Amino acid sequence: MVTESSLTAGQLSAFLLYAAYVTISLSGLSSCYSEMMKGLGASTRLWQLIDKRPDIPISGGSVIPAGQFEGSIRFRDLSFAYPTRSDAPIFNNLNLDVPAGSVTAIVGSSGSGKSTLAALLLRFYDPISGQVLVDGYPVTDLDPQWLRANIGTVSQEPSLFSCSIRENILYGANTPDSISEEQIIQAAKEANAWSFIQQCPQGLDTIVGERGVLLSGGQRQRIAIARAIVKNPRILLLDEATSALDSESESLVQEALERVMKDRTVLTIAHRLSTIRKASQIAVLERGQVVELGAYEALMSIPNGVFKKLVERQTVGLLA
Ligand SMILES: Nc1ncnc2c1ncn2[C@@H]1O[C@H](COP(=O)(O)OP(=O)(O)OP(=O)(O)O)[C@@H](O)[C@H]1O
Repeated sequence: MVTESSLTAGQLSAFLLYAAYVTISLSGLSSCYSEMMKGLGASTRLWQLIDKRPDIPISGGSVIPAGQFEGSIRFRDLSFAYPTRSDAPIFNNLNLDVPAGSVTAIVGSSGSGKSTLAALLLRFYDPISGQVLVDGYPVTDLDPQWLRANIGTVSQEPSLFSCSIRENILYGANTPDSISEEQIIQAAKEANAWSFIQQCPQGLDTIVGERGVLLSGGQRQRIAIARAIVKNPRILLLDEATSALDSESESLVQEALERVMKDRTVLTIAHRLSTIRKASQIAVLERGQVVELGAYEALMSIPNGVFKKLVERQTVGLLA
């Protein structure tokens, strides 16, 4: 067309230039379309996630009025299997009464379901059948937020956060703003933590490091006990760690634990003979049921008893 003079060289170059522009723009449009489709897919999944309702509500339900709350616990005909392992039942018609104000130690070999019992009390899972009752109220009727606010947990491998000792003690308190400096100090004293806190460079404002790495194991446990004292729960769940502390630290922790256990309903996942000996009752878990229940001496007097065998097997003091 250029040779026939129906198209000038300028028009040809302009055409080629514009054709290149159009091609580039069209290819940009197609990648834009594919990005848009990817975004649409991702946002659909996001909405599905946002719309998902948890099986166990986060809040809502009844609460036991403060003056009437005694803190008795009852596991009635409890059957349970984890949703991911429905073929492996953990409890099979388990029954256990924990009177208000008593100390009940849960013992059993590893995997017998001690921690699972605590998880059901905190309503992290619902049983397949049977009930968990607090003061006679099924936990399924109670507000999960209220329930968890009234059950203190002292795990001896506690979760500390990378903030100050003060914030770690106040963590979990129902009304942290209403807790005075004096109350925090009093809780730290009762938890046998005050003397080491005073020696820390910034006292209560000392940062404990990621997961409390700047503190020793025994110090972390005593911070957790101070946390429970500040929270002042009616029911206390004690999950003892198997890890050994040196004897001085151990006795400080034990002494503080005895203070925090006073006048509360205590359910302890027990490994230490010291707590088991003093418990009002010991519940021995085996094959998904409580197979023995009673005080230390009574269980030790059962010939060939499960508890007796557990103690004999682990005479060093660790029961599971
Ligand atoms: N989230 C979970 N999903 C599926 N199975 C679980 C889950 N948690 C625990 N289990 C299983 O349930 C059984 C009971 O576990 P649990 O932790 O209650 O036992 P335990 O008596 O506390 O054990 P240990 O003394 O070793 O701490 C074990 O077989 C365990 O593998």
